[in-house]
Amino acid sequence: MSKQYRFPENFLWGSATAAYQIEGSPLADGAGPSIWQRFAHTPGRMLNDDNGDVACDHYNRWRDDVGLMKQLGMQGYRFSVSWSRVMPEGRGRVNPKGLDFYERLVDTLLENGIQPTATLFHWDLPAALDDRGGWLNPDIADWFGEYSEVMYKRLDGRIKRWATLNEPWVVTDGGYLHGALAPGHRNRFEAPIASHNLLRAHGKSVQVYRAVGKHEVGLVVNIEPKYPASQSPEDLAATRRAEAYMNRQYLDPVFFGTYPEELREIFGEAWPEWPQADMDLIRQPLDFIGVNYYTRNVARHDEANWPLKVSPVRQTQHTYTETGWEVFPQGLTDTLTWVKERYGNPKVFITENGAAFFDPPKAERGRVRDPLRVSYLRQHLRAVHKAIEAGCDIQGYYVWSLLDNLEWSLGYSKRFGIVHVDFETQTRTPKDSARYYASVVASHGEAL
Ligand SMILES: OC[C@@H]1[C@@H](O)[C@H](O)[C@@H](O)c2[nH]c(CCc3ccccc3)c[n+]21
Repeated sequence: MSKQYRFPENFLWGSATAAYQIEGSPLADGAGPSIWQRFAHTPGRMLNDDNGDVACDHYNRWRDDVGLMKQLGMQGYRFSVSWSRVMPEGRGRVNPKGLDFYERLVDTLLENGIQPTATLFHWDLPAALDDRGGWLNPDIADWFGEYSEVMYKRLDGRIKRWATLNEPWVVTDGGYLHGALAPGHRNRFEAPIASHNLLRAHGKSVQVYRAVGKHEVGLVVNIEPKYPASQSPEDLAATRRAEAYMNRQYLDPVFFGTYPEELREIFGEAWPEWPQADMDLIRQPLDFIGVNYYTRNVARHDEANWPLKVSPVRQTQHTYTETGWEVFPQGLTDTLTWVKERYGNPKVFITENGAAFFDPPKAERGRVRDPLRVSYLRQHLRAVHKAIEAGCDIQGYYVWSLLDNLEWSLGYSKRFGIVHVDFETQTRTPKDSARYYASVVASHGEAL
């Protein structure tokens, strides 16, 4: 008899996507360009010169995609709003057709018994705001507050759970320190400023929500647990730096109103003194935390690896995904118990978890066999259950992703979907992992 994996009665099972990765039609019906529209059309930035002009054509196929979620028995759907579709210049003028798109999507989700969760910012900053300095301009907290108010006033009540930002760490590390993601800056002095303004904007949005909203608002962070490659003082210090830089840099200010002291050690003269008023703004009480988990990192000291002086150590005993991430489900349990112990057992949703494994560009006779993804999901859902048994307040799980989609600068080369997309025909085909996940949802976890 398999172990009974009982999940809390109200545990929410869903899937997640993001606007620029699935919608296509980035400039349709009055939408303004985002920095990802710009970045994807800048030669050399995107693998195979892929871009989001079409993606999964979700902007036109959204009704069928909701039908797909219904067919799979999804209870929740986490999507993101394209800021520049709703406010083409990022501030001031609202584009009614942009708002209408999200209103129709939300109403149709509700008609199909699917709870919508919206992320207001999933990396696609309006290009017009980037022209004004973007996340480097302190005024962006007010710009984001203005955009948040438009969305909260229009859709709060139908949307009962909002996330302000998706992964401020990735926006900062990818967009401002290493330059692999839009807006493609590589500047040790800019990164802390962008990161701090992201958190200020988050705080402002939460303040706005408390004034006009009646339900829940939270923050989505990526957490990657760090394990020392050895017990040497250098590797232990490197592990602590890596853990502070990725995992504590955002939740500590939100829960404690302070940054980890390792950040000054990492950035040195590039780490400013922050005004107390900013830390008070950031520290708005939240209704939940969204945790995105994919993998762990085994860390060693590496003097040459600027500016963290940490490098990962490949683990030969485990499988790796197509994105080079170790399959390590225990890391999810460790992450969830770490959040519980450090931040006082806040309400947590796993807002992303999934993997890219090789899938063929076309389905074969209506099937896509993805045993590695089935195994990945089974192991990680069991890891979630282990955390729940350890007393963690985990209230839902969103698989990344519903659809194969644009994996940012890696283009369409990495498939994370439980549903296969044939990008030549836009045909959707549920993979074996979709059937498996649907059976888990239908049995409320007992089929794990
Ligand atoms: O890479 C898969 C997904 C993206 O498609 C999502 O848009 C994004 O929210 C997301 N975050 C992570 C983990 C953090 C990370 C992102 C990019 C590169 C390395 C780590 C993985 N993913």
